[in-house]
Amino acid sequence: MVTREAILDALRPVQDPEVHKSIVELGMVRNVEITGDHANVEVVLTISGCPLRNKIDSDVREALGTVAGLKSFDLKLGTMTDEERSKFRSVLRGGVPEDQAVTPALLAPDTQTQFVAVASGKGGVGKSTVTANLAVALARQGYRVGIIDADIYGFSIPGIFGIGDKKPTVIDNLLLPVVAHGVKIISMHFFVPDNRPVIWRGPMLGKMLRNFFAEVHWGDIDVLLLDMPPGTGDMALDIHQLLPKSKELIVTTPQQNATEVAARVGTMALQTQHQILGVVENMSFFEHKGEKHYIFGKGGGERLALELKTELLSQIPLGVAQESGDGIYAPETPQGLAYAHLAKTVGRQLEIGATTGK
Ligand SMILES: Nc1ncnc2c1ncn2[C@@H]1O[C@H](COP(=O)(O)OP(=O)(O)OP(=O)(O)O)[C@@H](O)[C@H]1O
Repeated sequence: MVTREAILDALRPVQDPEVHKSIVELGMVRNVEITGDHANVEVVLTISGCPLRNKIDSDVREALGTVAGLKSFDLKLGTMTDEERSKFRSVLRGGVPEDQAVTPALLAPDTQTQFVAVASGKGGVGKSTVTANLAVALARQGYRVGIIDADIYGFSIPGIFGIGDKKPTVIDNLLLPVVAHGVKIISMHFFVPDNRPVIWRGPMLGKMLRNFFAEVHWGDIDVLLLDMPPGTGDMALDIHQLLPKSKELIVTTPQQNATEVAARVGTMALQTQHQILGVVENMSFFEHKGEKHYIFGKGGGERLALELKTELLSQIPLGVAQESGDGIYAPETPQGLAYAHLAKTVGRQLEIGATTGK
């Protein structure tokens, strides 16, 4: 005899494709009615016109097809009521009711997530490019990775990932990060219409940053990289305060003017007791026919590492990114290989295990 339990058991492995949790656990299976060997099943989606409707529909049908003894079924897809949506959000928040002001899970003292702020002294040295490519390299190695594009005035992460006009899905007040190249991304870009300049200062920045933790469903992630604005401004202070355990990666080019200002950023990290993971020297050389040309000079990254009593972790060669026309280097390019090596080193330093064991 077909039972309601058997049907729910079959549906349990079906996940909401966006939040990657069981539709049963999320309360999306509203109704199961069994008459003999026939069942009427009703599944509800968070919003009407859900773009993933077809995927959920086919996954549910496939799962129902596996229930022993079930000869036929009718599947109805509906839309959640406010109450159902509230339950859905509470499951995402780990069972915490919405009206309780809580520390977002990522900011809790026992958080399993490691934070790495990627900083530079001045703009244009490739800090965002390094953040994006390091994140992708970590994801390729099996880590669960997120990026907060905290470079509030010059947000360039979405462009580097080539995510165009894609915006996060919003389930009432909860945002789902946009996923690209296996990395979860939240950027100020998503909230600013028509590329208008951001004119917030001080307290507003801190508030926005907190919202990126409180109102975003990150799920379980191993590493969250923060693409910082260049220099030692308000945002750097906010991050240091909000994420006392965050570590820092300093990006520079080999030129002296870049390393000098980067040294100030590094000194600020040290003064606020933030561990520096190391220095990444970007645009280090141009390789042609096996010969390295040091277009921007030589030794800047090494000097900076010495000054900050840390290590030079990587020297990324000059080269145009090619993967799908965006700013992500394909794994087999010299830059892709350099990022893979950097990701291994960073993973080791953070003492995190790759989730998929790749
Ligand atoms: N290794 C590299 N080889 C060639 N071009 C690079 C390299 N790294 C970065 N670039 C290019 O340099 C430019 C600046 O890079 P990016 O935006 O990452 O810098 P940034 O330091 O984050 O600057 P800002 O803070 O102003 O956004 C981009 O056009 C990027 O494609």
